[in-house]
Amino acid sequence: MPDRSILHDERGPHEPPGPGTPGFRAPFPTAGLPTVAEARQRILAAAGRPPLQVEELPLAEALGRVLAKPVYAPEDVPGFHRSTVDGYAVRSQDLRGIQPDRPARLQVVGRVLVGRPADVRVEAGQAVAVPTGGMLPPGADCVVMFEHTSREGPWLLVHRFAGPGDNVIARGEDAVAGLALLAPGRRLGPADLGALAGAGITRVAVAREPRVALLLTGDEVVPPGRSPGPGQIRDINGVALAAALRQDGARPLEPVYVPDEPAAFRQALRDALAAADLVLISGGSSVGERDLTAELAAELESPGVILHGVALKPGKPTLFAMAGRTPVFGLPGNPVSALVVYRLLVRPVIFRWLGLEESPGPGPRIRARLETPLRRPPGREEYVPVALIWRGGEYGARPQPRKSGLITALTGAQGLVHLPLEVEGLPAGAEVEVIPW
Ligand SMILES: Nc1nc2c(c(=O)[nH]1)N[C@H]1C(S)=C(S)[C@@H](COP(=O)(O)OP(=O)(O)OC[C@H]3O[C@@H](n4cnc5c(N)ncnc54)[C@H](O)[C@@H]3O)O[C@H]1N2
Ligand code: MOO
Repeated sequence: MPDRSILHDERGPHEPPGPGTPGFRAPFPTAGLPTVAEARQRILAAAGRPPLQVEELPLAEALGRVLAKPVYAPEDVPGFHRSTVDGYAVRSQDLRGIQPDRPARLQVVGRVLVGRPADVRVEAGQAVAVPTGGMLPPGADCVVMFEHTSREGPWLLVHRFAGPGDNVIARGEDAVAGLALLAPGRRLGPADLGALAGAGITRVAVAREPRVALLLTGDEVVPPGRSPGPGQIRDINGVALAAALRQDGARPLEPVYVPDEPAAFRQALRDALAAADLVLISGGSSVGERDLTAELAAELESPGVILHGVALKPGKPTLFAMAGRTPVFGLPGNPVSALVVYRLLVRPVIFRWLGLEESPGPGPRIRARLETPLRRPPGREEYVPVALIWRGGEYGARPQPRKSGLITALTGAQGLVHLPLEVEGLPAGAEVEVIPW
């Protein structure tokens, strides 16, 4: 068991030196920091909505991309009335009055082959055999399933009524020529791509992916493939943030490792601003002596730093600046903080830029019952990673370790429980809404 006396999160029993004493650095204040909602509003207002740049892609490359323009169907889909069952195409008025003991009696006058035109007409009292997907022959207005028919000598007996349109997909039922098939602002999923293909559309206009530079700061951080020396750690954030960006439709650039040295940091930042639409800096945003992010952000082109600090756990030392028109985020180095802040504050910018239409409401939530009590830290709202455990009828939400340096707090979590400022804590057994992670 580790000695917990040294593990205090907030100011613990060992008080730091006070103002005026050597080595004093102003502590990071909690009072007066914006809430997450305020921070998001300020960030979105500053980042704006750049003119949407569009590129055209073949369908095979468009999965997950955001549709930039409305798509109109160039033709009716399907282009003809099709049967949805194996059976007989008939005229529904011929089936009127069917009783269990009084089937309709029809004459079979031909058959339709799938993939071929229907070259036989259905007249009153007639039926034409038709396969699933086959063209509805002219004159027929519905199809009866084989299972609801029998043969009696030359006659086809139909035992169950079918009304007009039954067992048929009408011409243009999936898409009507000239009408909208898909609206812009949606991420293209498998069904969307299928619908486009079905309408004969093979290329599609999508929003260009925002290019995002990743600067990993900290003398202690080495690329994951390198062996860390004493006191060093392997980079987690470069890989995790790049994956989050890709998942959200942005394009991460090759991560750049930046030493805690102003000249190198300045140069890396300059290069990142030249190459990217948005810059993410991991680490160095707090008040440590080697935390250079704020110092260098202060040198950025106007309007510069928009906010430094959010009343949030994890993620208090978050920084946001605009270098001209390029947003720059200083994300806390702790991996859980970096990913939670990415989710709460960076993702909205990416989505806004991509032109993704936000669905109204808070988004999907999972109802669960808290397994252990939670207390919110003073002055900050908190997002607590929780594992969801199915308890037959409801989920239990089990809080994960609240140490933002432990990435496994998130690998073990399926969602986050939000403790807003209005809530001091929640007892065990409280019903909570879990934000899926
Ligand atoms: N005196 C104070 N100290 C700290 C405060 C505070 O308010 N006053 N806040 C703490 C909180 S909360 C956080 S979060 C961190 C944020 O610090 P920085 O953003 O300056 O980040 P670093 O100090 O560079 O790193 C923090 C932590 O994360 C590790 N790290 C950094 N980069 C990576 C990476 N790419 N992959 C994995 N882990 C990384 C780093 O080694 C540190 O352990 O500040 C607290 N301190
Ligand atoms: O704010 Mo820190 O991000 O709690 O770990």
